[in-house]
Amino acid sequence: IKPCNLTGWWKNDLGSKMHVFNVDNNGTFSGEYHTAVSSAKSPIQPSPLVGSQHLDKDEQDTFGFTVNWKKFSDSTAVFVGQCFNGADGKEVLHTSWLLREKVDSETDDWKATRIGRNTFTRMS
Ligand SMILES: O=C(CCCC[C@@H]1SC[C@@H]2NC(=O)N[C@@H]21)Nc1ccc([N+](=O)[O-])cc1
Repeated sequence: IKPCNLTGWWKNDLGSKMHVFNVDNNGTFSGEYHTAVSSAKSPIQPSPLVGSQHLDKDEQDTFGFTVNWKKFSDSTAVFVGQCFNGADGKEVLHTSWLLREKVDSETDDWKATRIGRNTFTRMS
């Protein structure tokens, strides 16, 4: 199966863009996340991401990464997913995410985590 390397630029169904810098030989990577959407008041600056992907036998690997949102929006998102070689030969990342926003009191903890899914394709 064609290996599926995460390095490069990706765009998801929300229009957010992700730039993955090089993946080292432990599968560790870092990068930057440019979200197209936010429920924070002001637009969010590109924020750092760190993650790791499996490198077994150069297969369609699973991965995970964490985004720490900078400025104004004290929150953290974690993504988990898998890279597939789509039928059209293009790579696609199917992910699920949890977004944890900071809440001011413990009594609000119940409403602090959102869940969702995103699909990413490589930006040509
Ligand atoms: O909005 C944010 C941070 C940006 C989250 C973007 C999410 S991550 C999962 C999904 N996939 C994407 O590509 N983009 C979305 N933080 C935030 C928002 C509101 C408040 N608030 O207090 O209202 C606090 C933090």
